[in-house]
Amino acid sequence: MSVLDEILDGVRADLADRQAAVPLERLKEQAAAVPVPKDVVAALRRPGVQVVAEVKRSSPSKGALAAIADPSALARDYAAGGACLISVLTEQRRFGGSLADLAAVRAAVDTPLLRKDFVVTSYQLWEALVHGADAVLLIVAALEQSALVSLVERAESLGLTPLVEVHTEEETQRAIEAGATVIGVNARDLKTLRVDRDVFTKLAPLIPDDRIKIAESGVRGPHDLLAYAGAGADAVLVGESLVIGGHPREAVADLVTAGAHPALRDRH
Ligand SMILES: O=C(O)c1ccccc1NCC(=O)[C@H](O)[C@H](O)COP(=O)(O)O
Repeated sequence: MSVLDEILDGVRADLADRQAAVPLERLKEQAAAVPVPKDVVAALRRPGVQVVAEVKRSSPSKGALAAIADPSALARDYAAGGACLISVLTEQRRFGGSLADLAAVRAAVDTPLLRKDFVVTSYQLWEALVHGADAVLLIVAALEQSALVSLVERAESLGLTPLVEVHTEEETQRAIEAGATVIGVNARDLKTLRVDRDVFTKLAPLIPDDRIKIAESGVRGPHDLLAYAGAGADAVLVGESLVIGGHPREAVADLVTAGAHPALRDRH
């Protein structure tokens, strides 16, 4: 069984527990009281290469990365450093995240938030909304095309911005056909878990210029942001190097400064 399939099995089991505890109708009632999600597309379209900073405790590839006792404190650092979007992993078994993390970060910062999880059903979109997300990750490899299309449409109808993640040419085509405005190319192979930054270089030219291109994974510092920028990235999504480095605000600020170089600000 692939790593992705293993993760999805756990996600479905945990989802069944939450659905039993909180019926969809109850979530919908709660959603009526939350503010309209923020405009993530506008945040990502600011001049220069934008930084999406991730709250990431552990991962299948590396195991434990950082304890992150207070995700809101980390998120405040990310916001102070200039992140345009904060990604909060909510998958529990392999990434050590939770919806409580998402809600805590929502209460701490005004920066738009991405719920980073393995979404397989619209119930998780309602959860994202209720816990303060403005965007949701949809992984093409985890979804049949009809489910992808329907989740993109449902997310948008709720005001959530779908970030549609791809790893291959075929998945890129599927994301485009599903109508995704924001497409993330993840350099981490979901079978081997190895990071190959050239995957972005290969797939970015296939994505039309009216879509936002996010380079995900493997950013160790400004030099990697600049390399992804050279290959056409509008934004980079960074987790590990921010949580293990010990200075998240400064690390984000260094990336933001690199992404704001005049040559990058004026390129569109
Ligand atoms: O990080 C993993 O090991 C992983 C394994 C399987 C599926 C997804 C995985 N990561 C999710 C991500 O997309 C990354 O957390 C994100 O792109 C940040 O990457 P990095 O900066 O390399 O931590």
